[in-house]
Amino acid sequence: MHPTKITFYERFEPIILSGDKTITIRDEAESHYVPGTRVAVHTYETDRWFCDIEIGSVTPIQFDALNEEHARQEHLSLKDLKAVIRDIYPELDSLYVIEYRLISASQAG
Ligand SMILES: CC(=O)Nc1ccn([C@H]2C[C@H](O)[C@@H](CO)O2)c(=O)n1
Repeated sequence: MHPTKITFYERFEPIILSGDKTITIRDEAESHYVPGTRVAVHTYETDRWFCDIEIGSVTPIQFDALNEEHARQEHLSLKDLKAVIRDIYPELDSLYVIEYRLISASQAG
């Protein structure tokens, strides 16, 4: 069964809902999303649903290969993106870029 839920840190909710953040970078454990499927997005902190996304693609990437295009898709500077990734995954070099598009959001979001 493919995964149908993903969590994001609450601080990223506004930028996800704006449609400006179109990728997330995760470890192997969270790499099993299937392109074309709908996934419910919840906050990591309180498990509150705030939107649904459709998965576009899942692509392996090495930390050192992260570039300005990934940063643009994350709506961060490359320096900040690398810092966020290193904060979440301190020792991990093998990562996955999950591309998505917003398909529906909560009224309150
Ligand atoms: C539990 C967990 O790992 N949750 C995550 C992981 C990543 N993100 C965000 C942070 C960055 O914008 C990208 C890159 O990983 O995805 C997150 O919100 N929650």
